[in-house]
Amino acid sequence: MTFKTLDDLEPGQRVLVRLDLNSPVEDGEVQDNRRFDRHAETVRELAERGDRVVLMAHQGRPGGDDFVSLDQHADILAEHVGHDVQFVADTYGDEAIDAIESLDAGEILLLENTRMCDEELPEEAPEAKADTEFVQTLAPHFDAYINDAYSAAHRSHASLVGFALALPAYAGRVMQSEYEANSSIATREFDGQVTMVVGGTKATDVIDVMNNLGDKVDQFLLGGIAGELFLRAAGNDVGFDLEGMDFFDDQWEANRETIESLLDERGDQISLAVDLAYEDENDERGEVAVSDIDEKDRAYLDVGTETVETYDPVIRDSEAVFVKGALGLFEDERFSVGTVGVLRAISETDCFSVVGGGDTSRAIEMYGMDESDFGHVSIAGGAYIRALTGAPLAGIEVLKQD
Ligand SMILES: Nc1ncnc2c1ncn2[C@@H]1O[C@H](COP(=O)(O)OP(=O)(O)OP(=O)(O)O)[C@@H](O)[C@H]1O
Ligand SMILES: O=C(O)[C@H](O)COP(=O)(O)O
Repeated sequence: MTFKTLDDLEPGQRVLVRLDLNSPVEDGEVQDNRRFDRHAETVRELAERGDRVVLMAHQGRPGGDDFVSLDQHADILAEHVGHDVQFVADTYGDEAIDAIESLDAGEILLLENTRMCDEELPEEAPEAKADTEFVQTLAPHFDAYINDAYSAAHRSHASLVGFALALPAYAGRVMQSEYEANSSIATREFDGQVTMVVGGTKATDVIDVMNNLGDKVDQFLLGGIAGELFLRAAGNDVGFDLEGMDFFDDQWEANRETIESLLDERGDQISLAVDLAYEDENDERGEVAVSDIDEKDRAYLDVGTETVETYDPVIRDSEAVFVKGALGLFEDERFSVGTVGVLRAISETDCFSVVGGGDTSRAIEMYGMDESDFGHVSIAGGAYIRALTGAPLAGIEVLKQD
C-alpha cells in the first residue's frame, strides 16, 4: 500500500474526513444506497476510537435537480453508523467552525454539501486547491485529513486534493479496499485466465477500457450497448438507433475505428452475443439468433440464453473476473437473464472478482445474490473505469505524498 491508513494514525484526533455520499435523489428524497453502508464503517471506527469526526461530502452539481443539502444524508448515515450524526448547514463559515469546535471526543458532524462552496468545483492543481480560503480556513481546526471518497477521487476538487496538502493525509477504509481491488487488474499478476464482462450503456467508457487492457485481459464477454456496437462492426444489422433511441449512433461514430481495430487485432479475445432478446407482441421475452437478424426492427434488451450458456464456462474457468456494465436491461426481470447469469456464475466460483458500476452492482441484491460471494463490489463509477485502465486518480496521488 502506497499511502498511510488509519492504522498509522493515533486515536483521539480531530479528523476531517471526505466521504462520497453522492446518491440518487427522487422527488427531493435522497435514496439510501451502498455508499452509506460502506462509509459508515470508517466513520464508526473513528468515533469509537475517540476521534472528533467532521465529515465532508458532495451531492449533485449546481444547477441539477439532485443538487441538494446534506441534511437528509446525515440522518441516513446515522442509521448505518448506529450513532448520532450532527449536521450544520454551512461549509466553512462561522457556523461550521462553531459546530466543529463544539464537538466532543467520539462525536460526528457532517458539514454542508461541499459543492455549495464556490472554491470546491473548478478542477485545478492540488496546490491551487490547497491555497483556497475554504481549505485555509478549515485546515487549522484539524490534526489530520482522511480521504475515504475513492469514488470521487478522479476529481481534482478542493475537498479531495486541497486538504491533503494542508494536513497530514490518510486513506480511510473504503479508499483502501476500493483502491486495492480496482487497481488489481492493472497492477496484479494472475496465474490463470482473466475475464472482463463488458456491457451497460456507456459504450465509449468501456471500449476505452478494452482498448487499454488488451494485454491484461484474456477474454472480454460483451453485452449491452457496447456488445451491439461490436456486433454491428462484425457485419450484423444491429447496433444503431431506431426512432426515439439515442444509445447507438453517436457512440458508433465516436468509437467505430477503435471497435474495428479491436476486432481486427484482438478478435479472438472478444466474445460477442450469439442471440439477443426483445419484447415480443405479447409483451413477453422473445429471442432471436444474431445470424437470423437481417433487419433491425426492434430494440434488443438483453443477450440471449445461448449466449449466457457460452459465457458461463468462460467465467467458471477464470482466475479473475471483472465486471463493468450490465448485459441487458436487468431492472426488468424479463431482460435480466444475461446480467444475472454471469453474476451468478461468478458468485458460484471461487475466482477473484470485482463488480463495478453503481447500476450493475444493484443487480446483486435485486436478484437475491449475496455480496459476500463476490471478491469486491465497487461503489465507484468513473473512478472504477479509470482505475481499471491504470490511470492515476488525483485524490489518491496526493495521498501518496509525504
Ligand atoms: N440492451 C440494453 N438496452 C438498454 N439498457 C441496457 C441494455 N443493456 C444494459 N442496459 C442498462 O445499462 C445499465 C448499466 O449500465 P451503465 O453503463 O450505467 O453501467 P454501470 O457501470 O453499472 O453504472 P455507473 O457507471 O453509472 O455507475 C443498466 O441500468 C441496464 O439497464
Ligand atoms: O457519484 C459519483 O460518481 C462521484 O461522486 C462523482 O460525482 P461527479 O461525477 O458529479 O463528479
